[in-house]
This record gives sequence, structure tokens and C-alpha cells, in this order.
Amino acid sequence: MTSCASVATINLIFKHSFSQNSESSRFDFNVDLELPSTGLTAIYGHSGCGKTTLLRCIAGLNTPEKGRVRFREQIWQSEQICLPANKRPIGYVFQEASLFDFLTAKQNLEFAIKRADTRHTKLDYKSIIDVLGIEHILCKYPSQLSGGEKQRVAIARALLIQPSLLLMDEPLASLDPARKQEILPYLKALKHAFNTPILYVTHSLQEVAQLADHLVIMAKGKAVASGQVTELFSQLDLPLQLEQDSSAILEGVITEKDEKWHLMKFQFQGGALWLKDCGQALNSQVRVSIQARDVSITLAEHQDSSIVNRLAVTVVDIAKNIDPSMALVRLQTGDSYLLARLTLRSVDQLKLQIGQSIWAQIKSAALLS
Ligand SMILES: Nc1ncnc2c1ncn2[C@@H]1O[C@H](COP(=O)(O)OP(=O)(O)OP(=O)(O)O)[C@@H](O)[C@H]1O
Repeated sequence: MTSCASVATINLIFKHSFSQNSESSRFDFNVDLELPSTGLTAIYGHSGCGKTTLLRCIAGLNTPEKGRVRFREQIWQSEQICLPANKRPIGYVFQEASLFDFLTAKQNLEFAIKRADTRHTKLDYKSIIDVLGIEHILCKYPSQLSGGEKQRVAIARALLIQPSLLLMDEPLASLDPARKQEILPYLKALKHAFNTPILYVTHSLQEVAQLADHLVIMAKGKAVASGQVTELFSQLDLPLQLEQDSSAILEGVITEKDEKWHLMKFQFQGGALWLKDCGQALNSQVRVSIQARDVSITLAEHQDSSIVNRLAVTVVDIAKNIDPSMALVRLQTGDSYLLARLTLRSVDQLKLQIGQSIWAQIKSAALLS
């Protein structure tokens, strides 16, 4: 499993066999992970692959046959000790907000404050309320709130416990697409406003692309990949390429504006792109998604093209088995990666090879955040 450079990590080892009705339907859960203890780590995988089991083991709600949990320098579980769930400094957000119906939003929050670990007050009430935008609904009862509002109160409640680690199990799963879009900006704001690391379970690659710094891909009870989201999104040997309209993610900063043409310059590690100016402030950090089908290849730089965004890149991988007529090509520029979807005929005619220096033309890029 990929190892993180920082010593500030979360180390997890779990082994458990769930016996179901028959031996053939036994579920083996076997995870060995080292995760960063900063930012948002998405745990992604299909239904039944063990994502919730992973969170429950970390929280101490499941007791696996073998378990080890180290959060930074604290051991929560080992062969010798096993902190009970109520002694682990975690906040847990579930799919359903599960607020007390007979209490207002504010009273639900006060209930959490009473349970808070006051020795380590890191997050203050007002900032949590502000970041989640719930001041105006505090006097309402859960039955008077939308699904998204209830979930924002539930997230505030989890943060008011003053957790060292926030576990979120598909917090948007019960919301319709419009409510999901409404709550995503609050999740992004939360990630940037507080230093609390988040482990975020999801089925949605869109949520991964918008929110995650680090990604764990799970399949059949195992973590099959773990790494930076920008790195894993562009890897050709992972199931992600089969599950989405392949795209790469770039992270960078807005460094310049061209007001005459309504464009802004997005500078990233490895180059710069001109994007439609969507109003982001200069120096703001943004994330951009580039679909593989929007990237074409030329062997030399074409100054006479209508495509303004051209990058000098190196071919690092070619996958030919995705579709009988198509290839997916992984390209590197600096420390960043792009994907290009080309016909196999083009790959053959251009004689593309790993290590070759070529030019990528980017027809369009979408701002993710
Ligand atoms: N207490 C249990 N007893 C028996 N089997 C269990 C138990 N808990 C989990 N499992 C099994 O472990 C597997 C993984 O379940 P888990 O809920 O962790 O998956 P998941 O990836 O979170 O799924 P989903 O995305 O649908 O929520 C499933 O096959 C489930 O039936």
C-alpha cells in the first residue's frame, strides 16, 4: 500500500471474517492502510465492499478479529488495548441526519456540546455555525428542515464534540441531486476552515473529484489503491477509468485575469491554462477537471490552432483495452497528469510511445471548486 511521506498519519490494520449464511458468501475484510491525518480522504467503492465496516472499525463500533488503529501518536487499538467507542475522539456523520425530533436544531447542538471533550476545544461554536450557514434555522425543529439543512446541523453536531477525526458515511446519499449540489459548497468550506481530518465514504466520483485530497479505492473488503486523488484519477490500471467519463484533476492557483476576453489564467504544477473567468479572485486555489475526450495530441506545437491551451507533455502510459477502437493515454507535465482519449488508429499513425515528448491540446476544462 502507498505510504505517506508525513509522519502525521493514521495507521489502520483490520482483519475480520463475517460468516454469512454459507461458506461461499463469507465476507473477508482485510485492510492495511496508512493515511494522511490532514485534509479529506475519500473511501470509494461499490456497495458491499466494506466502506462502512472500515469506518465502524475505526470508531470502535465493530471489534474485528485483528485490529490496530494509530491516530498520529495515539494508539486507539492494538493487541494490548482497545479504546471503547465513547473514548475515541471522533465525530460521526451518518447517511441520515438522525437528529432528535423533539429538540430544535439549537437544542440538538447543545446536546452535543454537553458531550464535548472540553480538554481539547479546537473549534468554536460561532465558526461552526457560520461555516455551515445554519444560524437562521437554529430555532426550527428537524421536521421543519430540508434534508440538506438537517445534514448541515448533523455535521455541526459532530464537530461540536471537538473530534480529532471526523468520519462521514455517505452524508449526501439520502439527498436528491439539487440538495447534494446545495450542500457541497458547505463541505468544501468546512474542509478549508477547520484542520480536522475527514474520512469520507462515498459512491460518487463527482464528490471525490470535488472534495478529496487523498483517495482510497476499496473492492471486496480490501483497499486496492491509496494515494493522492490527482494521481489516482489519471492512473490507467484502476477501475476508475471504467466507471467514469475518464478525466484528470489539476490543482492550482488563479494568477492572472484577461478582462478584455473574460479569461483567467490557471497556473498549476506543470503549466498554465486559460479558462473562462468564473469570478474567482486572483490567488484563489482552484481545482479543474479535464475530460480525456477533450484532449487531443499533436507531435509538434501548432501555433495556428484555434485551441489556446497547449502543453508540452510526455507519454507515460497507454491503455488499449478499454474499447476495441479507442485508447486512453496518460500524459505528464511537471508533477501533473492529463488523460487523452484517442482512436487506436491515431495512436498507430502518430506512432505514440511511452517516453515520447508531444503536445496536448486542451479543448475545454471545467472548474470544480
Ligand atoms: N455484522 C455483520 N454481520 C455479517 N456481515 C456483515 C456485518 N457487517 C457487514 N457485513 C458484511 O460486510 C460486507 C461489507 O459491508 P459494508 O456495509 O461495510 O459495505 P459498504 O461498502 O459500506 O456498502 P454500502 O455502500 O452499500 O453501504 C457486506 O457483505 C455485509 O453484508
